[in-house]
Amino acid sequence: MDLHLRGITLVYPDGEGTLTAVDDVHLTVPAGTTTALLGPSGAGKSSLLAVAAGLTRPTRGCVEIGDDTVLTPTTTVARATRVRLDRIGVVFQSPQLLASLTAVEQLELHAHLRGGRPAAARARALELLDAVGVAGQAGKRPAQLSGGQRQRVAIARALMGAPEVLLVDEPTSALDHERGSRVVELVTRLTRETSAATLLVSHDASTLGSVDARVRLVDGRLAADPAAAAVRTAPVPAGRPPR
Ligand SMILES: Nc1ncnc2c1ncn2[C@@H]1O[C@H](COP(=O)(O)OP(=O)(O)OP(=O)(O)O)[C@@H](O)[C@H]1O
Repeated sequence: MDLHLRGITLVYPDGEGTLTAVDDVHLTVPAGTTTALLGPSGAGKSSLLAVAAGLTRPTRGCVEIGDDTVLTPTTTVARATRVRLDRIGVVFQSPQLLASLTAVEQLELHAHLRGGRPAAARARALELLDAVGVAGQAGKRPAQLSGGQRQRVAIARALMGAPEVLLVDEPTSALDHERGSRVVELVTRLTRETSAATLLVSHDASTLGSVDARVRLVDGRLAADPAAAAVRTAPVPAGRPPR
């Protein structure tokens, strides 16, 4: 299913006033494709991702998956959590793995939270760890894994629920260029294979050779046309679109 962000605006309280972190963002990510979200520090990238993930309620606008409106300014926390568990996979900037669980157990826990059957969960978890290239590390705890391996486990965990939408925040920030590019390639390949609609936040445009589209946020506003196929190789345009 396609992911649609319709007029997303997020306003934070800021001292006596307010701060508009995301300002009327309209964006569609087609199923089976990866869109990279670029922009300077403080542009609102993580805020937009948090809204798309149902972790923060938008002040205005809504999130749609296919034809379903799933998140709005009035969505309850319980409903947003259910939508995330059922339909959205999230990979955070730091992998956020539980120290006491092995790689395969991290994935099984996710299935347990969703109410899945244990036997099916183990088989699926092992399959996904294999798909992300860490099958040999299934029995290891996070402390025994490299940064790249931890990130791969986090990606596999996000895919456990066969999500329609995959949201990935800065997957390469702790990795060198080579490993960073490989993690982005992995995300784009799995996105195609699972037909997810993937939005990937990145600081590092040099790792994005494999993505399908790039958009840029500047001061909370979208500043590039995501649809142009040519963006794959073209430099990222700067500046604001006309209002
Ligand atoms: N919980 C919050 N309360 C108030 N302001 C916030 C909050 N979270 C973020 N902001 C502000 O919103 C703006 C956007 O922040 P955000 O973290 O979304 O940017 P970003 O593009 O992800 O930045 P970076 O690349 O540095 O992670 C910033 O001005 C930030 O200070």
